[in-house]
Amino acid sequence: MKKDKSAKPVAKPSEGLMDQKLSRRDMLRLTGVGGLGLLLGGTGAGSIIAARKASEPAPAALAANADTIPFYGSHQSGILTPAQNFIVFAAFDLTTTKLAEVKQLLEAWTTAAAALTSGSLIGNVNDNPNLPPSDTGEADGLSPSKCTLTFGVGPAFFDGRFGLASKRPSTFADLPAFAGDALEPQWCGGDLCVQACADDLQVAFHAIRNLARIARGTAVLRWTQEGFQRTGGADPKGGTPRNLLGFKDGTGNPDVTDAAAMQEIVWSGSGDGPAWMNGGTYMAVRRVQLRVEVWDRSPLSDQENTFGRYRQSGAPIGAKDEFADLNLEAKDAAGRPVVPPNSHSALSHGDGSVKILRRSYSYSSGMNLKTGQLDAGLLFISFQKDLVKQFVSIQQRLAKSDMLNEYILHTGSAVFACFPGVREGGYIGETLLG
Ligand SMILES: C=CC1=C(C)c2cc3[nH]c(cc4nc(cc5[nH]c(cc1n2)c(C)c5CCC(=O)O)C(CCC(=O)O)=C4C)c(C)c3C=C
Ligand SMILES: [Fe+2]
Repeated sequence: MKKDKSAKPVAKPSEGLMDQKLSRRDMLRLTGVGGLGLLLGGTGAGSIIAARKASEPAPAALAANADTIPFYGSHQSGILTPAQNFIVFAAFDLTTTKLAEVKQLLEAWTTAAAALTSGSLIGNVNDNPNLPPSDTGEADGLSPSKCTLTFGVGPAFFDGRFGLASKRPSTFADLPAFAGDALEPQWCGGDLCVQACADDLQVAFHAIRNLARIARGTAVLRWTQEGFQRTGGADPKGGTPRNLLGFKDGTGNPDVTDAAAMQEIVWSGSGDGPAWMNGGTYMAVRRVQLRVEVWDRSPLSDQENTFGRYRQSGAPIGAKDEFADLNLEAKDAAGRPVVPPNSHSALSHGDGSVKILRRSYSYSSGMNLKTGQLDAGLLFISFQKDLVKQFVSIQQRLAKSDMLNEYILHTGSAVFACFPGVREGGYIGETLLG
C-alpha cells in the first residue's frame, strides 16, 4: 500500500489544527465526537475528501496496475469480478435516524473506498504525532491486492426511520423462512453491507476495519464473517475452487463475460424496478454450516450422488468433462436417472431457466467447544436481479428435498440491494439519496 502523497496537511503548518500540539484531553474530546468527526476535528467526509489534491491522479487512474480493480464504473466491482482469495463480509446497523448523516457516511465511505481499493492511505492525518492516524496502518506497504468493496442496503433501510419507504423495491424484503432453517439472529440482517474481497486477508480486514471506524457515531457493525478460497499461489492454473466438502464449486455459474447473460441474470435494468437500482443487483447471503465430520464418514458414492457430480473431475455423473451439460433425462441400464433427481445439482438446476451468479467463500470459525466439532462452512453469496424469482425459487426446491440437507445447516441469512456503480465525483448510493 502506497503512501498517498496528498496525505500531507493541506493547510500551512501554522494554520492547521492538525499541526497544533494537543493535550490528551483535547484528543479525547476530538475522538469522542463520533466516527465522522474522528480523526478530523470536523466533518469526517470533508477531511477525507481533502486527502487527495485535485492535481493528483484519482484512484481510477491507478487501475492500470494489474493488482488494482477500478472502484468507479457503471456497476460496482466485486460482483462480476473473478473471486479474489479472501472475503471479509460486514453487515452494519445505522444508529442515526438522520438521512443527512447517512448520506454523509456514504460520501465518506466513497472517498475511503477509492483510497482503499487503490492502495492509498486513508485521510490526511497520518504523520502528526499529536493525533491518532486517520488510517489504521496495517495495510501500509501492501499492494491493493485486487481489493474490491461492494456496498448495499438491507430491507430494514426502507422502514420508517429515513422517510424512504416509498423507494423500497416492491419485492425487496427479508427472505421467507425455508424448511430446515436454523437461523441465529447474530448472523442475520443489517441496514447496510460491505463486501470486502482481496487477494490478501489483511488488506480486506483493513478495509472493513477502517470503514467501521469512519462510521462511528452513525453506524455500528452488526455481524462479520471472514472467508477464503484456495489462493492463486496454491492454484496458479486458477481452476474451479473446491468447497470444504471437497467438491468443485462454481462450475455451473453463468459466464460473467457474456454481457447479455449478465443483463438477464444479474443487473436490474429499466423496467425491472425503481430507477435508482438501474445497474445494481440484489445479493443473497446465507451462512451455511457444514457437518464436515458426518460428511467425512460418508462413502464417496454417497457424496457424489449428493451433488450429482464426480468429486475428482467435477463432471456431472455420467459425463467426463467438468463443464459438460447436466443431462437430467439420461437413464442407466435399469432405467434409473443417471443424475439423482434429489441431488444438489439436479434440484438447483431445475429446468435450467432460472439462474443466479454465485460468489461464495468457505469459512472456518474455530470449533464448537461443547461438541468438539469444527464450525466451518460456506458463506454462500449470490447476485440476481430478482430475489424472489431467482434465489427464493431455487432455495425452496433445495430446502424441500436436497440430499445435501443432511450435511448442512443454514445459520445466517441476509439480503441487500447493491447500488449501481459509482461515477467519479459521485458517491455510493447517490441514485437513491441524491
Ligand atoms: C439457493 C441457492 C443455492 C444454495 C443456498 C446453495 C448452497 C450450496 N451449494 C453447494 C455446493 C454446490 N453447488 C453447486 C451447484 C449449484 N448450486 C446452486 C444454488 C445454491 N447452492 C446452483 C444454482 C448451482 C448450479 C446448478 C446448475 O445449473 O448447474 C455445486 C455443483 C458445481 C457447480 O455448479 O458449482 C456444488 C458443489 C454447497 C456446499 C452449498 C451450501 C453449503
Ligand atoms: Fe449449490
